[in-house]
Amino acid sequence: MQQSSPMAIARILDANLNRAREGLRTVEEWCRFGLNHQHWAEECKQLRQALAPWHQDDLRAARDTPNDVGTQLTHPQESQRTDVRALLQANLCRVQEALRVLEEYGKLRDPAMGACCKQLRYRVYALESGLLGAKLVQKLRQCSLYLVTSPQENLLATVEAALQWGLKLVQYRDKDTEDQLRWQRAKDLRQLCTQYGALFLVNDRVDLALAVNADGVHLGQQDLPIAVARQLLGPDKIIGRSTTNPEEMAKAIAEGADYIGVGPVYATPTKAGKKPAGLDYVQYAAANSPLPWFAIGGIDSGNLGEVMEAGANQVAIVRAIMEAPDPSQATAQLLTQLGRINS
Ligand SMILES: Cc1ncc(COP(=O)(O)OP(=O)(O)O)c(N)n1
Ligand SMILES: Cc1ncsc1CCOP(=O)(O)O
Ligand SMILES: [Mg+2]
Repeated sequence: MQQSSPMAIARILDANLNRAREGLRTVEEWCRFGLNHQHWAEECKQLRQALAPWHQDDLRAARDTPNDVGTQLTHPQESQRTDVRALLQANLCRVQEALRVLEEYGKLRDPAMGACCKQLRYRVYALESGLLGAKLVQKLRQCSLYLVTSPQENLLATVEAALQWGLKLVQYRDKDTEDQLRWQRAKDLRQLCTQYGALFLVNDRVDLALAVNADGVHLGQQDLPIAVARQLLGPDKIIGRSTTNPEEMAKAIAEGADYIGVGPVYATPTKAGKKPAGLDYVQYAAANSPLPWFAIGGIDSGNLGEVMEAGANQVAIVRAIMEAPDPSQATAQLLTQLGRINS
């Protein structure tokens, strides 16, 4: 094996600094002009700036493009980008690879360079999750009606009736059934929701959500901390949190919830004994929540109008569908009143 050549290492560092900075710039342009997303655009810029001091003159001077045997090597996939998502994916991957190379060879030049590039690579993973992992949450934003189930004999048929009318968001809520059966029901509902292109979340139980590959969980104030659920579920799954007042809303936002429940709006036997938060809190959510939020508690087609007037355009419902004499008709009516923001 040849001795390590400082010139070869300088060329490797120069090429990968270019690769990482160009890839970041490509992603940054989409964050800025495609998404108008200040935070992610700023993060790309900061990552580029963090690399700049390592790109010193001697590295640039080592560049020898005419004798670079790699300039003619291309992969067929490089000329095929089916959409912006694929483009972002490819560029983020390129940045991660370049940072890994910089971490390894950078250590030979300066251990601090290796350590810095390692940290930057982790930040790029977070950027990737933020940019590409938000797909489920984006879908949730489009759902005006959220069906929260109650245990009953005709569970699957009732949920399917609602799905047939275009419902796109279902939560499996079941407090008393033994786990074996609960798991079976969750699996069945998961499958049904997949069939209808609907999101499927599990109430309270992160383990069950994982076991059936649900799209996320809904956690109450007494359930697992969001950070713990996030660690178990990963960055892409949806985590919802119940809130009853502005303090709980602020905490849910700070802890990283993807959406919040806002209620109970009215007293409800489904959550007996829980003091209603009222329409005032719905108005507060309308004015202050940066997250998607669902008004919940005692809502039916009779009072939906005033809940919407208070500012809600997404609502979660148990009895008004699960206990309706005709769940199909009930779903259709609610969706019509909500103006069918997609579902
Ligand atoms: C959408 C939505 N909002 C609120 C709740 C209530 O959750 P929690 O406070 O944990 O109460 P239980 O549902 O577990 O009794 C919810 N499930 N969904
Ligand atoms: C689970 C939950 N959390 C707050 S209110 C509520 C129950 C809503 O049920 P319903 O729609 O039957 O009033
Ligand atoms: Mg709960």
